[in-house]
Amino acid sequence: MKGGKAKTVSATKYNSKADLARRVKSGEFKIAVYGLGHVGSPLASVWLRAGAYVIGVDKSPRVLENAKKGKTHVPEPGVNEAFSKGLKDKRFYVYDDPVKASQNAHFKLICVPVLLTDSFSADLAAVKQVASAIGRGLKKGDVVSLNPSVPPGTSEDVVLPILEKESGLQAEWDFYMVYNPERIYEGRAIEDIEERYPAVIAGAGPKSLEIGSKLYSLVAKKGVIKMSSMRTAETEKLLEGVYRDVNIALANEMAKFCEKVGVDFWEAREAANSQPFCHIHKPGAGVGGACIPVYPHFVLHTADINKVECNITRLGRNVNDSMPAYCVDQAMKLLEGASVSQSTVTLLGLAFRGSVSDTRLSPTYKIIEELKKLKVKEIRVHDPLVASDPALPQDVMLTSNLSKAVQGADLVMLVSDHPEYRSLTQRELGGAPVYDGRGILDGSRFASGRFAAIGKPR
Ligand SMILES: NC(=O)c1ccc[n+]([C@@H]2O[C@H](COP(=O)([O-])OP(=O)(O)OC[C@H]3O[C@@H](n4cnc5c(N)ncnc54)[C@H](O)[C@@H]3O)[C@@H](O)[C@H]2O)c1
Ligand SMILES: CC(=O)N[C@@H]1[C@@H](OP(=O)(O)OP(=O)(O)OC[C@H]2O[C@@H](n3ccc(=O)[nH]c3=O)[C@H](O)[C@@H]2O)O[C@H](CO)[C@@H](O)[C@@H]1O
Repeated sequence: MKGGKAKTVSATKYNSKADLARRVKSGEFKIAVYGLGHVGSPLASVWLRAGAYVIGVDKSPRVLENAKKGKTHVPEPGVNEAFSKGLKDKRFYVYDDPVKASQNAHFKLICVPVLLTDSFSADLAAVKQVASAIGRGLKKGDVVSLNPSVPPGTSEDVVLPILEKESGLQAEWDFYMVYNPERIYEGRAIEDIEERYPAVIAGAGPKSLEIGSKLYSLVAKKGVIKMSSMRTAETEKLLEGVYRDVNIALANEMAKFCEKVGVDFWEAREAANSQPFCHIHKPGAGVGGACIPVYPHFVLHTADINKVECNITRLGRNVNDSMPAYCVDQAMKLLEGASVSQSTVTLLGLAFRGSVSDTRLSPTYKIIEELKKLKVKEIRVHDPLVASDPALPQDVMLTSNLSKAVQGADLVMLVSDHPEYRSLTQRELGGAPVYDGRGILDGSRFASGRFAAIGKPR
């Protein structure tokens, strides 16, 4: 018997999925979600929609205040409704005390962010803090789930030891731990969890895997993919992210190649992708968001420690990181000798991609930095979904009013692929020359010599 401890709780205590579902719906098996952000809010909602009793925990007073009113700052369809119904049914509680939440809940989901430190390693501070609080409130029979994308080994080598140390309990014998990488696409998160993807689950051991799989299969209609180890499940998610980053880098490289050899990349791409094994991604003014620019660094950092070369991953990151500067360079050519220091440049889009209001690691910030290096006179940013942003330099105007944004501008650069930008014409953009950094505008609507787009020959 591991550690000489008696086996006190069996995962098979919850004999069947039906028994577990009954306990979840009766409130006997409460769920605590730590971090009510882009991942935690939809996850809490999914459990509320399944009839569960849910405790939402966050460190931000604003997030907690909103949640108590049945609201979220995350514009995700269905979340406000799920929170409001949960409050009305007295099945949704909001806590600022993470230890108390752990004491009162049986299934705890860690949904706090894991971003990068200044040295490009994973910043696990929030995960460690939450794991420690959960450990202090952990009881026999509880289940803990880690959900953010993390470097391989984080669950086993970082989170599990904290839980065991703080609780004095032992995984697999006293409590259970699973890793479940969240795979949602912002804007359709609830649908992704409930309908679209199977949940990927790994356990600290077979009992954890068994109870974790039963739990997640209560909300994921596509069922679960059981993995042999938490390390493999952690790596699975990084593969998804690295695949996307490297493929975007390939698209960026080929777009630049096409521009130089006088070929329309977009036309070539469409034909190439009619071959079922070819999935050329889209080139663009940069790769942003809390996921795709971050996960390759988890791989690269771990690769460095283990002395493995991951050249393609590194190169892909570098190519994508160079795109904001490349696009500024291309856009500047449209000024045709006009004084850069006398020019006003309007950027369309602050969100890291179209249809979202999330600005984390948005390429727009890097474009602003490049324009500032060139000492342009004025920078304006338009976004239909982002109303304010304290991270923008004070002298950069942000507006959701397009005419105000483009009035008197000397150059317009489209950075985010918001759908409302697609049909814009030169007149609606104030007559200024336009650089399309996402290749979504119809070039035939613009005067020749006053329009350029990524992947289009000049
Ligand atoms: N955003 C996505 O689309 C997405 C998709 C899949 C996976 N992920 C993964 O999920 C992780 C979480 O991302 P997110 O987008 O939900 O982040 P987020 O910033 O939207 O939300 C995180 C929440 O956690 C809270 N928080 C931070 N530290 C805390 C602490 N110590 N205690 C309690 N609450 C704390 C914050 O106040 C915030 O409300 C990411 O790092 C990523 O690995 C994100
Ligand atoms: C494989 C995949 O779909 N993963 C998703 C991804 O979601 P996301 O919300 O980060 O969005 P993406 O679409 O990946 O965009 C990221 C950046 O790349 C730019 N881009 C994109 C495609 C392209 O062809 N050319 C580009 O230049 C785009 O403008 C933006 O800046 O990560 C989530 C967290 O892990 C996942 O859960 C989610 O499944």
